Amino acid sequence: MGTSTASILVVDDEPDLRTLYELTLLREGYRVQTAGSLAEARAQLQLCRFEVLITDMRLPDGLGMELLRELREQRRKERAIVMTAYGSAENAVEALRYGAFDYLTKPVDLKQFRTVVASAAHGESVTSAPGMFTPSTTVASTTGAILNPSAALDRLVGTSVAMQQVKQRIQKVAPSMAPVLITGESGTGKELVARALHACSHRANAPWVAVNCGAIPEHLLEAEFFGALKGAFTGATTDREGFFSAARGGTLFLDEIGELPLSMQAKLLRAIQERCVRPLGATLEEPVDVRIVSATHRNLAEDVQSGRFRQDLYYRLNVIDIAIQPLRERREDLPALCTALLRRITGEHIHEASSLSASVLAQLQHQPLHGNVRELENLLHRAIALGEEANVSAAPATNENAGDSSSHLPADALPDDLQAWLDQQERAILTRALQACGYNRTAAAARLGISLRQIRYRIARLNIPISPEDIEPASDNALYDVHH
Ligand SMILES: Nc1ncnc2c1ncn2[C@@H]1O[C@H](COP(=O)(O)OP(=O)(O)OP(=O)(O)O)[C@@H](O)[C@H]1O
Repeated sequence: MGTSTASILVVDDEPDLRTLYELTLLREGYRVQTAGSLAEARAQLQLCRFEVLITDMRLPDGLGMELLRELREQRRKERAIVMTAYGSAENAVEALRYGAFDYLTKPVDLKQFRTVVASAAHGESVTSAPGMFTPSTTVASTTGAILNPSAALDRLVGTSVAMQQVKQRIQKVAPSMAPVLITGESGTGKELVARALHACSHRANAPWVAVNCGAIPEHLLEAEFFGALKGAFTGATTDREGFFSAARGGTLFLDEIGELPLSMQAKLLRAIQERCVRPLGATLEEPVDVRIVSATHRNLAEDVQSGRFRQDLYYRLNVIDIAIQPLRERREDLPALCTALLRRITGEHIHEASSLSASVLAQLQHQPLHGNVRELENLLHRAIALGEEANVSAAPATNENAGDSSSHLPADALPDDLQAWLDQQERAILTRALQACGYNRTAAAARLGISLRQIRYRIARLNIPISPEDIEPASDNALYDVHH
């Protein structure tokens, strides 16, 4: 940061420490002013604007937190870094809740000090425009998608009060370094929220690294998180960069955090507290500047009670929580979600517009939708696939019983849609055969006297669930009425 001209106010009542911080910052090229009490700090803040405020927690005339509150009330843009006594995690958490950009524990490690200040000062320069967004800011995520802040928020479809609150919270907490824990049932959009947090933060141009904690074998966790030098363990044939290093300057998204084993929880806690990691096989620790966003569908507070999750880590990760309601509790979002998802599925350029009939929407309103938006997305996917292939808007069955009522036509009756009726028959037979053969497609094909290729084709065409878990409740029938 040698060329930085950000201006910084340092508030500490110990003259020696004040001088130490001042010299360190001047050497980094910042402009620095100091104050020894709340009153002095207030006077300075009245006179000038700063990019960063660094304050001790305990001052002779009150708590540093009061300055934070005043900055917030006055809607000032200074990013605050609070210095708290070692071991007082409560203070750090409290400071972050009060809107501090970050915190440092005393005795302050100067290397860490420089990293944290650089991050705060840099953030200010990226989002120097009034408000927290620079619409031109883009982020290259690990999947290569380019998102700007408003696009990232727009991807979260829904106008329910609950969804609006989530979006407001994202905008409010995005600029801080404070860890965020996103909770919600599977498929409610936790990853979308995490991405929006990143896109709305000053880290948007830095890496976004998303990790599914439940998908990594336990014995590889440490190397994956912290990296490993060549030869650190059998199979480590090259240096391997860990998630923390890969996310340097950006956001590390820890999905399914509740799945981390206890031993790894301890190591993660240490990395978060110390802000440095030591790759396997390395002797030196590396400082890391990473914002941690985690997500879980589990009730972590309960896991803490039962001893499955460390309380201290929970405390660190859950400084700010964003809870996403299940879709069934915000059904007013359904119409907009259906429209947006249909558009996403069909691609706006392929079809003019896709919409659902009122009757299908009404049916959706009564679905349990335990799989939330992901389930809705799957339902619509199938509807589109069937609509395009068979050019029908009739409902295919989704489980073994489905379609049975219409398949029992009186002998002299005629179906009013032959193709749909035949599909239902075929579907019911295939489902029965699959069930009878334990969902082994080869066996089911042999039983029905057709080839594996043929059964595969038919399963795909009729969109038949091929494992027991895929089967949805009978009430899901008749949802496939999509109009192109
Ligand atoms: N509000 C929303 N607007 C538009 N799409 C959404 C919304 N919520 C979720 N989705 C979509 O639903 C799917 C599931 O979302 P996502 O993966 O973010 O859920 P999740 O809560 O992280 O799920 P899991 O816990 O299973 O990992 C994605 O395709 C996502 O784009």
